[in-house]
Amino acid sequence: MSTSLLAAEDPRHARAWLRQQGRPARTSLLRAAALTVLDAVPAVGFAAGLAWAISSFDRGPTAMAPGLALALVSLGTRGLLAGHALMAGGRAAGEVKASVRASVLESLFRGRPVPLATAMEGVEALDGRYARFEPARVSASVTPLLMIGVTAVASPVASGILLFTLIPFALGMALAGAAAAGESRRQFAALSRLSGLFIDRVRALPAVLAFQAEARVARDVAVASDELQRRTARVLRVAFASSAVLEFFSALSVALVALYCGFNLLRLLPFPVPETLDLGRAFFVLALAPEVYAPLRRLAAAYHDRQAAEAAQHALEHALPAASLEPAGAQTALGERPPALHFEAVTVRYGSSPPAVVGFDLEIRPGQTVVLTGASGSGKSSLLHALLGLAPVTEGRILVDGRPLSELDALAGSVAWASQAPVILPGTLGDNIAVADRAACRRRLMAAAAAAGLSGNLDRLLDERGGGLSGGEIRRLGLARALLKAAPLLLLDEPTADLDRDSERALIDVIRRAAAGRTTLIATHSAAVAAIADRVVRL
Ligand SMILES: Nc1ncnc2c1ncn2[C@@H]1O[C@H](COP(=O)(O)OP(=O)(O)OP(=O)(O)O)[C@@H](O)[C@H]1O
Repeated sequence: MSTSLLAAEDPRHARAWLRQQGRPARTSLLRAAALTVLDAVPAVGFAAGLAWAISSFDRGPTAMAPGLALALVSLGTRGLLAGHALMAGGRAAGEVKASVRASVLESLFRGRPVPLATAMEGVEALDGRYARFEPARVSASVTPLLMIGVTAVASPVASGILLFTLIPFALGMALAGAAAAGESRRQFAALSRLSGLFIDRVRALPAVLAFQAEARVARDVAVASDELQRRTARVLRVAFASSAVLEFFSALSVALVALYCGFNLLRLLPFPVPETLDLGRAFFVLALAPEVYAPLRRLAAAYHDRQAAEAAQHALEHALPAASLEPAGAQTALGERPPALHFEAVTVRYGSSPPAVVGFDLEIRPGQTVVLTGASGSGKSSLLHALLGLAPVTEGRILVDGRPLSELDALAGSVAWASQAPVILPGTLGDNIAVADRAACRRRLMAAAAAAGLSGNLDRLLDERGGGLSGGEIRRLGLARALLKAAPLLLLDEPTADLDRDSERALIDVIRRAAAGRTTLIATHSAAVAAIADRVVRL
C-alpha cells in the first residue's frame, strides 16, 4: 500500500464501510452493547451494598449482612454479565468476519488478485472492532453520565468534580486516538508490504536460486520485517503513552473525589459546600467514582482495535469491489442459457509429473448431462478442475459456447460447483451455504440444505476445519451450495461418494431435478448416477 493511497483514505468513509459490514451481525452487536451497558446496574448495587454495610458497622455484623449480601450478589452478576457480553461480542465479530471472508473468497474465485495480507490479516484485523470496541463505545457514551447522575443523588458536589475531570480525560482520549490512527495505518501498510514481498520471492524461488540472489532476497525480507518491527513498536509506544495519560487523569479524578469526601466527613473543607456527607454516602460516592472512568478506560484499551480495523478497511474494500457484493448470479460470464462445452485435445499436467489427462476430446451440447467415469486417478476431477481454471491445461483448449476459457472473465460466477473437498469458512452452516448466492433468503438456504440431505440447525457454528460436520456432511454442504446457485453450468465431483444406497437414490433424484435446464458434468464411480446421464464418457 503506498503512502499516497494511505493519504487518500477517508476515516469517515472507512467507518461507514465498517458499519455496513456490521449489519449482518446487528443482533449480536446490540446484545453485546446492551450487556455491557447493563453492567452499570450491579456496579451501583455493589457500591450501595458496601456503603450500606459500612454505615451499619457500629450496629454489628447482623446489621451489616444485607449490605454485604447485596455487594456479593452484585459482584457475581457483574461477572456473569461481563462473561455474556464477551461471548456476544465474540459472536458478532465472528459473524462479521465470516461474511467479509466469504466476500473475499468470492472475489478470489472471480479471478481478482487479492493480496494474502488482506485475505488473512485484513479480515482478522476486524475482530477487535466488533468484539470489543463497538460494545465499549456504546457503554462509554452512556455509562459515565449515568454514574455521574447516580452519584449526584448522594453528593452533587462529587458528581460535579467527576463531570469536570471528564473533560481533560475525553480530550486526552481524542488526542491519543488521532496519534494512534496514523501509526496503525502505517503498521498495516508495512505488514502488507512484508507479506507481498515474501509471497513474491517464494514464487520466484527457482529464479532466485538460478541467479544466486539468495543473499539479496534475504536482505530485502529482513529490511521489510525490520520496518514492520519499527512500526509495531511505534504503535505500542503510542498505546502505552496514551494509556498512561488516561490512567493519570482517572487516578487524579478519583483522588480529588476521595479528598473532597474525606475533608467533608471531617468538616475540614476550606470552602462552603451545600451538603454534609455521612460515612455511607461518602463511601457510596467513593466506590462509584472509578466506575465513571471504567467504561472510558475500556474504550481506550479497545481503541487500538478500531484503528487496526480502519487500517485494514481500505485494503479490504479494494479487494471487494461493489460488484462482488452483489448476488453471485448478477455477474455471470455466460448469461442464463446453458452453455455448450468443447474439450479439444486437452492435456492436463501437474508440474513435471506424467500427464493426468492426455488429448481428451468431448463435445457437450447445451443442457446435456454428461457423466465422466473411470478408474480412480484416471483424471475425472482434473477435467472438472481444468474447466474451472484450477488445473493446468498444457495442451489443447476448452471452449465454452465457442469461446476459449482464457477469454471468459468470471466464469466461476456462471458455475454451480460441488467439489470433493469444499472450502469451509468460519461461520454458521447457513453462511457457508450462502457463499454460493449471498442474496439467498433463509427459506432457499433451508431448501438447498434439505435437498442435499443436510439436516439440523442452519445456525450452528462451523470452524474452517468443518467442526461439527462429518466428511459426508461436508460433501453435502458442497452439493447444497451447487443446488442453491442458479447457474447455467453444473459441475459435480463424486456427489454420492460414501453414501448408502437409499441416501444415494434420494440424492440422485435431487441431482436429476437440479440438472434440468443446465449443462451438467458429473465425475462419478456410481452406476446409479451414470444412469441419469444423457451420455457416459469412460476415461
Ligand atoms: N493438484 C495436483 N497436483 C499434482 N497431481 C495431481 C493433482 N490433482 C490430481 N493429480 C494427479 O492427477 C491424476 C488424476 O487425478 P484426478 O483426481 O483427476 O483423478 P480422478 O479420476 O478424479 O480420481 P478419483 O476417482 O480418485 O477422484 C492422479 O494421478 C493425481 O495424483
